[in-house]
Amino acid sequence: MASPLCHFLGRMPCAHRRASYGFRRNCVPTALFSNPLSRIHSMSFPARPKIVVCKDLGPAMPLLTDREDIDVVPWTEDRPCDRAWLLENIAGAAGVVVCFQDMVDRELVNAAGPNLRVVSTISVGHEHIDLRIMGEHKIQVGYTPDILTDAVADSAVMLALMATRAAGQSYSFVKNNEWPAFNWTPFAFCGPQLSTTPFSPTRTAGFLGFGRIAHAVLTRLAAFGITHCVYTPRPGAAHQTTRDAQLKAKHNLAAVTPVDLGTLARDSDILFVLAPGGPSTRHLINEVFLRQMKPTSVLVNNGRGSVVDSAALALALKNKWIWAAGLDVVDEEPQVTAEHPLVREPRCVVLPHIGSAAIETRAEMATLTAQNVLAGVLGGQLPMALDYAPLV
Ligand SMILES: O=CC(=O)O
Repeated sequence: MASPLCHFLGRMPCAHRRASYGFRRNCVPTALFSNPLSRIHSMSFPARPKIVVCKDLGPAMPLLTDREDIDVVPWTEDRPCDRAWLLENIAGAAGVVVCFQDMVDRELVNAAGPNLRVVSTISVGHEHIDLRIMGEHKIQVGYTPDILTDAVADSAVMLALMATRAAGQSYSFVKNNEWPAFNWTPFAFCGPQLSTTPFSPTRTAGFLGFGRIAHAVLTRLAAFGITHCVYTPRPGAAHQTTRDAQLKAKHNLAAVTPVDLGTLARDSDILFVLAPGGPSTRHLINEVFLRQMKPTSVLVNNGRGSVVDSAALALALKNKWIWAAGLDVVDEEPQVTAEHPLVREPRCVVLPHIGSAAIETRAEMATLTAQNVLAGVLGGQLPMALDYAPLV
């Protein structure tokens, strides 16, 4: 019987399934090979390049396994790929498919040896890939931005609503059989309203990380009557005055303002953490930051767990420095048990890193991941390559 996923995919129009990359199933377009540099690369390739696949790409897997000109070595168990297995099997590989759970570091690159040409990650985030080592070895990195923007923005708003309106707490209440004895009172399970009201006519959305996903979140928040937007620009980036004026007009906001970290903490009614992670953003949300936030404010993290100091956030929730938190990512993930201090906080909703987990989006991500690794090992141009030069 076809899986529900295949059923969905079968119903997706082909043009949508192929996104804008112009690939047919099992077919890397010849245009990929038309640039002379690609041909030079392909000349030094082993006859049947090996691709190690750490994540089952579901319906996109045949894009790799149906081909006769490559060897595919998949991790087939239903648990994260064993590091020891990966180190052993990557020897001689030309390409590897990873996710954010698989560290791509010097040890892995050394274990692969000189054939490794491409790392294809099924994620937009690349905190798990050491880009300096990629640069040293001229390894291309494929990733999956854009196609997941809407799904992650949807889930950020879902977390904002869950956190503000005590959805985690009240759902646990029902699951624990406590509803029958519930003495309904007007203020039980209340939280701050996300949308503006005549009594509180202004709302400020704050963004730590103001890229594509943040803009998509802002679009959704406009429907809730958000009035102000503050964000921290990338260090050294020029002020985007025109872009900000356009966003202000488009969403009918009173202001879109670049601010420093302290102002972001003080002004945000709801703070979205959408920074990409890595050493430069590690624990930017710490005790100092959290102590400056409003007691009615809510923090949502859909970016990377490493940006938020979990112990400081648990303290902030316990001491009511902030109202609530909605987290799709946690610094300690996946080692987040029921005993984790944040899971134990009643006003903290924690989801297991599922921001992009919409069937259509994940299917497109899997397809693009397969296309990226294929193009990389066959000497073509990656449909979606990370330009990491400015990041290292
Ligand atoms: O976290 C998920 C991603 O980076 O795509």
